[in-house]
Amino acid sequence: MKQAQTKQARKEKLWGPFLRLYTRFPIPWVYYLAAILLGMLATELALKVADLTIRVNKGELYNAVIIGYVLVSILYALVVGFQNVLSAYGTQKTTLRVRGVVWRAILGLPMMEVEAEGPSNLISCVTNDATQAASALQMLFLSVSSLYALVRACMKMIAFNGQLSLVLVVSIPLAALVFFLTGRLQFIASRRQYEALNTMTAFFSEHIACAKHVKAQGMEEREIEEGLQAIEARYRADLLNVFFGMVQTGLFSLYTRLNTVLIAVGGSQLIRTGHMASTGINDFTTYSGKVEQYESELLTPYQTVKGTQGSLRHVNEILARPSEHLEQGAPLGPSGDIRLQDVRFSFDGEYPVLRGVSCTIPYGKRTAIIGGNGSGKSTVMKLLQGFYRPDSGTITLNGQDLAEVRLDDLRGRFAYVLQNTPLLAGTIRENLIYGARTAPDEAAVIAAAKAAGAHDFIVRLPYGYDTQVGSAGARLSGGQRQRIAIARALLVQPEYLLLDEATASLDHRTAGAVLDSLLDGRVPTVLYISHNMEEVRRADHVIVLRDGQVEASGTPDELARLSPAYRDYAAKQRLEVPV
Ligand SMILES: Nc1ncnc2c1ncn2[C@@H]1O[C@H](COP(=O)(O)OP(=O)(O)OP(=O)(O)O)[C@@H](O)[C@H]1O
Repeated sequence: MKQAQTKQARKEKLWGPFLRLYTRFPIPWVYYLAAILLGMLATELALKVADLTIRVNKGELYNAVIIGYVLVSILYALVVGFQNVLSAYGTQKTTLRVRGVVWRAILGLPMMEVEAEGPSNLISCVTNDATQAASALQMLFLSVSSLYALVRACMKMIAFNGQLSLVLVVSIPLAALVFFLTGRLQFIASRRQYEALNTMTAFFSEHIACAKHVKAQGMEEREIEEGLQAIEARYRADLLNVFFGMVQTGLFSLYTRLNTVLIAVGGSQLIRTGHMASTGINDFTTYSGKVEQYESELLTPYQTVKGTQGSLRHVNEILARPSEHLEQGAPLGPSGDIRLQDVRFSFDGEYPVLRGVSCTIPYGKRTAIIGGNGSGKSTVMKLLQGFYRPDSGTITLNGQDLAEVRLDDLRGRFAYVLQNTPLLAGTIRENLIYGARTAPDEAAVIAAAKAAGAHDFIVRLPYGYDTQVGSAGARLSGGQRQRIAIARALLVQPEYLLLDEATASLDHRTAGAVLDSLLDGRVPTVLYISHNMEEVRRADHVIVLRDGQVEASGTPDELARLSPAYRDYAAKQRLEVPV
């Protein structure tokens, strides 16, 4: 009983989400329905050709028969060609729409899910898996015309000779076995192929991106070895697919051979007893051949659909996950102090990263967060923007609980610059205005670039602000990319600017100047993480984190007097602090 329920649940898990995928976007019915109708017309024409072939074989070489044969054959070719065009067009439209659905779902995933999945898995959902969904749909529609064709061919065959058709009933169990077995095998093979492709894509995207480090560490040999293992895993999965393909071809060939034998044995008996003309076997085979052809056409969609279920499992899982609701919740009121009250948080539900953090980030002030590596500084910044939710405790902005406010309102108040903020392929100008709520004018763009120390190097480039930055900004130096990222954050005109070691990759001479210009009141509130105590001393308020807890907080002068941890950081950088 329990086993049957599990089986039922497994089936629901495969078919339920698989079919639900097709309810998430408008299916281009017109193309598919037209393709089905043309498929039916093609069947009628093919059967007409079969009739005419039998008449020609009988020696009825009249003009009407020959001309009819030629005309129907040409018409058949045209109809099939047009049917293929329509169904291919429908498939392309479906791919376009599925990709859109998957891309939206990926961008809607909470940050935690995006990090858990990893980029390459998600990339392959949009690039590969969406195509599979479209081809499965095409096959489902085509199977309607294949089924029609099979029924019509069976009718013709039975009408031609019912007794001999009855003989073929014996081979039906074998046909059912071929259908069932090849579907199962295809499902297994496709899932293996999909998993191996994902492993291979993940490996190469990560390691090619790190090629510099691989070379610098002299790890080429080991990486080649591991890459070859990933390639071999895919090779084995492909081989399995080929093997299963051969099993399928073998079984189908066995089935058709069995039919031939049955027709020969049954047919010769009928001829001997005078129930069929001597050319009967040949003529009957014209129709039974059609039946086999349509059976095989019906088998292909079944296999494709089963195979697609294997590779679409991941897409379905992604689509089934709850997405972030940017517009749900209360509108965020005026900006004000941000307060964290006994905030606890862990990424994996086990290891606590924040262990009861309580502190205030005063509005209109400059707050620095300091602490050792892994003490939870960046995690605090991510929690403020609603990338993750605290496991317990509250974060309020001007008294409003962040858990209850609209995410897009909340994120609209912040600009966030990381130590190495990635740029997007495009021009410098496009990168600068990326995310700005209202299109900034040229003067604002230049002012932000100047504040970030970027203007001087930009105007020295041959195309100035219209220079292409390359993929992920690869044509610029790390420091140049970072200055553009800082200018971009300013152009968002945030209420709160979050700088996660944002000036760490700038040269010493300009880092101080850039930070000064960011702290000069351009943005009402600045929260910055820094390991440089010179920079920390410019803050109005400092929070010292240690092992996910607030060790001390206050003005730099207060901390210099009261916090041994703060004095220790300063002493390690040989910085004199007032006592
Ligand atoms: N996406 C993540 N998934 C799982 N654990 C994470 C993730 N991001 C951070 N952590 C863990 O959370 C802890 C705090 O990380 P966090 O980045 O907040 O530290 P930090 O104080 O900013 O450190 P650093 O000064 O090195 O940048 C670390 O132990 C880290 O391993």
